[in-house]
Amino acid sequence: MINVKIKETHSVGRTNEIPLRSTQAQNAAYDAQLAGYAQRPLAFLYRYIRRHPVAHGAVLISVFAAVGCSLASQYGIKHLIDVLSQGRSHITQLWGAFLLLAGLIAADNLLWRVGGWVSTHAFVTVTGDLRRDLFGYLNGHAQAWFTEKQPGLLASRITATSNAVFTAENTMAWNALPPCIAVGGAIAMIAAVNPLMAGGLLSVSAVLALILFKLAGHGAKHHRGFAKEAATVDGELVDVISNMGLVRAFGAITREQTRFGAKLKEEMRARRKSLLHLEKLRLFHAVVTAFLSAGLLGWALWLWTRGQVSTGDIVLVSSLGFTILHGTRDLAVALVDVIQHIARLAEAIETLLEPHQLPDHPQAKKLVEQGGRVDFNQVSFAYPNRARTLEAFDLHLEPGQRVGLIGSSGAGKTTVLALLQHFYEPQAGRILIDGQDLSMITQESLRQSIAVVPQDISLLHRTIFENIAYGRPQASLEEVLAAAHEARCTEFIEAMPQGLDTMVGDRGTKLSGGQRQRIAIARAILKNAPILLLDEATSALDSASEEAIQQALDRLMRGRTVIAIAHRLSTLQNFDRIIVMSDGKVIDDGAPEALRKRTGLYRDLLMKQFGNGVSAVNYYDTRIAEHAA
Ligand SMILES: Nc1ncnc2c1ncn2[C@@H]1O[C@H](COP(=O)(O)OP(=O)(O)OP(=O)(O)O)[C@@H](O)[C@H]1O
Repeated sequence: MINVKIKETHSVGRTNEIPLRSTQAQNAAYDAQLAGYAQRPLAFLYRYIRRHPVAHGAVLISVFAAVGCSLASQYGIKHLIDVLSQGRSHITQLWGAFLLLAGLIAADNLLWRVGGWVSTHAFVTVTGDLRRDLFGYLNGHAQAWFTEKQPGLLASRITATSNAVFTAENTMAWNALPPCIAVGGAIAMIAAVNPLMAGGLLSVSAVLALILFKLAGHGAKHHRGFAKEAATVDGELVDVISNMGLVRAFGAITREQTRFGAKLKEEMRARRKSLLHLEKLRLFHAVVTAFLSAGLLGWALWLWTRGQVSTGDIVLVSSLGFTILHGTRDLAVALVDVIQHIARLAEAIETLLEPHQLPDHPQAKKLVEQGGRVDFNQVSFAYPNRARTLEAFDLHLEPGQRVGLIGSSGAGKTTVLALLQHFYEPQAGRILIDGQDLSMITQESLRQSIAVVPQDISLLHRTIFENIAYGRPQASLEEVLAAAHEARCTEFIEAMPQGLDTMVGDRGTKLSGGQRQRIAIARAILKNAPILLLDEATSALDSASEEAIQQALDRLMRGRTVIAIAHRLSTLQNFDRIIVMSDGKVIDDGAPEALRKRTGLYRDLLMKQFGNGVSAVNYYDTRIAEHAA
């Protein structure tokens, strides 16, 4: 076994990728369902609440019961006072009243805790379910969609939805529901003492709640505005932090601080607007409550002077009256808070649940691999709002053929690879793999049949082991090590402090460009797909490693259909064909030996790279002879 430092516990299959949903068709249906919620935040929230009816029901019941006990304990106080005012001869009734009151207070406190305890399960589960779904949906967006969005902004929105839903659920359960029940119960109890007073209070509370709710609705635009600005700030932060090297290289720290300061200012302004709106509502309610409380107490006292109510009734009415008035305030404030959080949820899901731009065709089938034949038939393609990149592009590759793509910068080489991976849909023409139209095969099966070694190597912020095993999560440890060995990774992995368990840093920044490239090659080796796309796969290697990697790539390419973009022509020496592209068209096509013998871009490039045509030709003859040997 290769001598690399590695934890005994490595098991690729267990560490990665538990499929979130089972089949492609189910995925599509599920995603379509989710997309339907983009404009319906309340329905979206309810979708997750109803998945846990027992837990949510238990929270609801405990809140109802707790508020009921709390209201009843106010009646218990009145009862105690009335018994007390009957004198010392009613000792048994006195202790009975005491026990009733003590029992109600105990039940009140206990029931809140029961609700709180169940909610830690129910509410947290909802935030998990929701983020899992949003992440799953996000994965279905076309590659082009991601190029238009800042990663930080998307991450922030997913977090925002979870925070908003968690806070909204908590506010509903602990701040909106209790005053709602309390107000209803208190009015019913006052009705027992004085129906007229209860009627008056009911009307005043209803009008007050309605006014507050209406006013709160006007604040939604401020809350949404704040949510948008907050997401923008997060996006900026992630963008700058992930490009910190660039910022420093250009001495732009002060510039970035100023820019960030300006964004923060916008966000703070939006936040203040949102909060000020809430404060105005609270002020309005406070003034109204003060007048109403005084009025209610005065009315009760007036009734007492006329002998129409008892002392206990005065206590009951005033305490219930305050419950009602404060209840309407709490209810209104809580509802305003909920509205604010729902506005954040609405803003986030509107972006995240945008319709998928490139969903699989409903009748899409899995790709049936038959060797890896590739056909571009008269393909025309333009990026959104751009001029044509490919124009009636034709390319036909036999299974197992190796083709090098060359051409000036911007000729469309990378676009060809992107189209073959179905990152975009061509405007005209067809692309086929083994005779199957790309638009009719599932994107997941397509990508399983293609291995890519890109120019801009993406590594996840995980260990070297996990990054290599990404090519095939179910591979055994030996297979991972063999791939690492073939891609000439062993030497540098051995030199790492934790061997295969070394973290590669954000996007692989703790590794050199060449090391990153070799890991990407190992990953592709492990994937063992019939079609291989190489985009400048050896660009970051020194000539010693290039030689070694070239051999590894040669082995990797054997028996596969290969399309390689290479600016260094030496890497294409053993290829079957070279395609020369210019302005989105094929302008020359032939074996390397044939192309170097005729005038054209390939020969020009050879001359540029090797000083003159003769030395280039000699170089190639030597290399071909070496290879044959
Ligand atoms: N995501 C994109 N959105 C819009 N335009 C794009 C996008 N990617 C590439 N282009 C444009 O398409 C054209 C072809 O780009 P492409 O990357 O395919 O060229 P290339 O031949 O691979 O170039 P290079 O050798 O410099 O990598 C260029 O004009 C480029 O600006």
